[in-house]
Amino acid sequence: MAGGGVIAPPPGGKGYPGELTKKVLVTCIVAAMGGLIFGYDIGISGGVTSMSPFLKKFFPKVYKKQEDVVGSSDSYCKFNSPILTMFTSSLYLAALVASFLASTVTRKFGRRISMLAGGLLFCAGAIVNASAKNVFMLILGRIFLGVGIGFANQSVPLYLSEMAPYKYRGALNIVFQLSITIGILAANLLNYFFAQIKGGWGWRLSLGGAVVPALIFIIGSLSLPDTPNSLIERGEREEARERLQSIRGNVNVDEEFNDLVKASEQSTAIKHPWINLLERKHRPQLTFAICIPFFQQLTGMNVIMFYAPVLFKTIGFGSNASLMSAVITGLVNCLSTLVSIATVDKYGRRNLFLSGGLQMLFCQVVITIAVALKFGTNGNPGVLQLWYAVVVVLFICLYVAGFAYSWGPLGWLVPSEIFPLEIRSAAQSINVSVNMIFTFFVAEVFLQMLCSFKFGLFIFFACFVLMMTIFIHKLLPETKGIPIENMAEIWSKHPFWKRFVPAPSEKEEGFEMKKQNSGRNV
Ligand SMILES: OC[C@H]1O[C@](O)(CO)[C@@H](O)[C@@H]1O
Repeated sequence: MAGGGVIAPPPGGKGYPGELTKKVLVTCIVAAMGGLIFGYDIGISGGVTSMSPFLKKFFPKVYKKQEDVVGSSDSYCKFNSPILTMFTSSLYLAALVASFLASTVTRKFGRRISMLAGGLLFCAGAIVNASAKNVFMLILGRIFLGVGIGFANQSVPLYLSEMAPYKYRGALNIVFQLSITIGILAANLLNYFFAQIKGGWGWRLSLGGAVVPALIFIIGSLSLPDTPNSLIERGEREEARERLQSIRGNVNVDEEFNDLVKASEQSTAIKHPWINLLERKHRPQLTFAICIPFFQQLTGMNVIMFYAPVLFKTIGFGSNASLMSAVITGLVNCLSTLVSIATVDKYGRRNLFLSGGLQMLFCQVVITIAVALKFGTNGNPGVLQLWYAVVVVLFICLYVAGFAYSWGPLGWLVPSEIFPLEIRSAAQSINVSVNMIFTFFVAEVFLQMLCSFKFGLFIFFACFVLMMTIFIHKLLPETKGIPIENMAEIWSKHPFWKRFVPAPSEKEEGFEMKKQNSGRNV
């Protein structure tokens, strides 16, 4: 088998206690609430920018332009407004910059402080936005929200992967993506109700509602302990040992603790993690820190998340029906993330990536054909039959499900578990910022692309889905069941990456593990 299939994780790993204690479960669920703020914003911004009172107040020209094109018969080119997309996506630029700052805070002061900062900044943004009197306040609010998201997305996935016992790392980390999807769904539902409030101020509730997930996250972060890895990294060894014993529910944590100390010693020797990240031996990690978020966004998933109401309107649903369809995709997104939680530590990351990729590819091809047959190139569908609309929604849901059990959650899980401690925080910032750049890109160019590519838009994303599936098949080793501080060895055993990463010498402790596992390779 090509690529990553050659690596088998060490069943049982080292002698680490790997049980799921109540303490670790609660801690991880609380920390994962950080995803709510990101999800809430994703879900709320598209809805708010289609509320007429909001547009009339802040973007009157856009409002007028939209009114003018309502009668147009070209469905592909209806809703194009660069200023409005700029407003939505400005947040992603702020998050991108903030994730670099967060890298230093997370490394020097701990994961928890970054999480708390994320919650506070997001809360400030929500208050500024809800009370906005002019466009300046709106943009300022979005910058605060973005910085908050940058901090949260940089620190929460690392926190989860470090806290979790290695056997359950996948499932616990994915609770972060689950809360992103819950945030999206809640925001979609709230938008629906707030849009109907008389007097046209419902948008203030939608934007101000972001305070709720922010407070949940702030209170959560205040009550959480920091990870043993981070405590050791900051010289608090005794506290780290006690913390490890407490979260593992076992006093016998020596082996895991010693590995953490070893990783920390290597880490403190590194004064410039950014330069270190560029070293040849970190080529695999750097590749995945860039390619995984890039591909995650180039699946085209956010076209559905940001523009579901527009998209469903385009293919012939009425305004209310299109909002309901958006709620349906939101539900599918949530439920399918649960599938990922249940299976990721059993079937592994590669299997989920590959099957999710193939499922999305198939659906994109079907959707392209369906839209092409009905809309052709002039975007005028004539009369749409119910069965046609149902088939399209069904395949969009299947596509969302494919994303939600694969690239959605694994886009956070895999990067957070493959970086060695010395570059973990820096590399995670790369992961977040690439994710933000391409979320921004998709948000910015989608409406233009729909107008010029027409039904070919789905094929554009399908080409990337094909590429990313081959990429994973060839290059990603399986990381399931491998303790996080022992991850280094997967690269030196991989047929492609071994040319960059030398095998650990026989003198090193890691050799012990390598010997135990030889012969178990698939
Ligand atoms: O659930 C869908 C959401 O998940 C993300 O990919 C983050 O992991 C977002 O960019 C997207 O809106």
